[in-house]
Amino acid sequence: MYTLKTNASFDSAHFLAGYEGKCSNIHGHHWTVEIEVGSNSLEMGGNNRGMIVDFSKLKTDLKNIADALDHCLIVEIGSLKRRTLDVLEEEHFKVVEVMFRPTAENFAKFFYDEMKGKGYHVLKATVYETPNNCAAYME
Ligand SMILES: Nc1nc2c(c(=O)[nH]1)N=C([C@H](O)[C@H](O)COP(=O)(O)OP(=O)(O)OP(=O)(O)O)CN2
Ligand SMILES: [Zn+2]
Repeated sequence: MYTLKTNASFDSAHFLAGYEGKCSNIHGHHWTVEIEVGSNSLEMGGNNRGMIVDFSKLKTDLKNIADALDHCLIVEIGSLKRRTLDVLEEEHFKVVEVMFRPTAENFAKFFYDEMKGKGYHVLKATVYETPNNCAAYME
């Protein structure tokens, strides 16, 4: 099998609801997402001959997903009062609500699923919260 790997980054704040410790408070990360896709065959002709997919397309598709999470406060749905969300929105802060606890593990599955939804045969999605700490999802 041939594989391709690329990455994208986003800078955001989050907190872990129900967490005992400092991560229950709002704090930020420079998140890095690494995605690996695979294929048993390569394009036979045209611009992409000899490629699984053009790196630039793979990178752009991943970047578009990451950009939606960039420079915002990521909030697990139900973990903040409606009143708090309304006030943040009144102040024009970008808040992105997600259906999951915003851990590196859950983000790894999120990126895996999003890229799969774009038609990629995703082998592995890895999300780094710090250069030393990462979580991965694969099937
Ligand atoms: N398995 C996981 N554990 C933790 C996650 C996670 O996503 N998956 N996330 C957190 C917090 O988001 C936290 O920001 C991580 O903090 P920490 O491990 O303390 O890392 P730091 O580099 O910020 O702290 P140092 O004090 O510099 O080590 C917690 N756990
Ligand atoms: Zn964190």
